[in-house]
Amino acid sequence: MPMPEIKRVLLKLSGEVLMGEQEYGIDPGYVARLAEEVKTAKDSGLEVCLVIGGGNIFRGIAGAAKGLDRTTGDYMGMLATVMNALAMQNALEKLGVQTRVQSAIPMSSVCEPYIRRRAERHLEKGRIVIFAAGTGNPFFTTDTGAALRAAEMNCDALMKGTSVDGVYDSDPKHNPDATRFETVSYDHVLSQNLKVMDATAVALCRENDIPIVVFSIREKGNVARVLSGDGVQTIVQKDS
Ligand SMILES: Nc1ncnc2c1ncn2[C@@H]1O[C@H](COP(=O)(O)OP(=O)(O)OP(=O)(O)O)[C@@H](O)[C@H]1O
Ligand SMILES: O=c1ccn([C@@H]2O[C@H](COP(=O)(O)O)[C@@H](O)[C@H]2O)c(=O)[nH]1
Repeated sequence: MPMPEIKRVLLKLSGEVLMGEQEYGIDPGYVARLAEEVKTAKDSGLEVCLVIGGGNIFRGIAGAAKGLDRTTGDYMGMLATVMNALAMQNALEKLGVQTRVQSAIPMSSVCEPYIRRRAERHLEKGRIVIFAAGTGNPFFTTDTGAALRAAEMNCDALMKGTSVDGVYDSDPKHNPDATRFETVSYDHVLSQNLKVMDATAVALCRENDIPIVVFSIREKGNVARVLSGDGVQTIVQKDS
């Protein structure tokens, strides 16, 4: 299946992969490796928007399961994504890539607030814009934040780099016989409750006709392979 034509991409990286082989937090060596992947997308001529999850540090729902107020936990999760964004900014700038971090929760001593037109200007100047703090609202995820920013920034695709190499008919981490889709419709993902991405994010992409490309970010060189059409991935799109 050919990749959609992409000029501007929203790349969403799982927070969990920033742990590398650790069980928690940020492995700077691994972040440096991921930064090279992100640079590949930029070097291929794309305008790149970046969103990083927070699952390597904190998820509100996990805090709630242990008695923490859900909204407090969600704000903590959003703050975790800002830490990840700063780590990635640092790694990208070490590679000579110009970046700006924009946070949905204003914190002016740390990074810019999210301002769409300003983000546009950064992209025009060839900078990568890292959107942090998700949507800025509790009860959402960074997948939904990524879908929202992809729609606002008129991205041609949302590429989700995660720990699995696509969308399967059931969770491949629990079912070794699960089968991967080459392409699958938004409607199928939603009706079958396939959990590789949250339903709000998928619905937002469906409404705005933004293809979602799910691929593994764990293998080195995968961003380039996926972009050139030689990769392993699933494309979620409308029924063809
Ligand atoms: N049908 C499915 N196909 C593929 N993966 C699935 C499916 N159902 C559940 N998953 C799980 O979805 C997970 C990927 O989504 P998840 O939202 O957990 O990660 P992420 O968004 O990449 O991480 P983070 O929250 O750290 O940013 C994988 O761990 C995979 O096991
Ligand atoms: O818009 C958002 C985005 C995120 N959160 C909270 O942050 C964590 C980490 O994000 P992941 O997408 O799970 O990596 C998430 O679990 C939420 O607790 C949020 O509240 N709103």
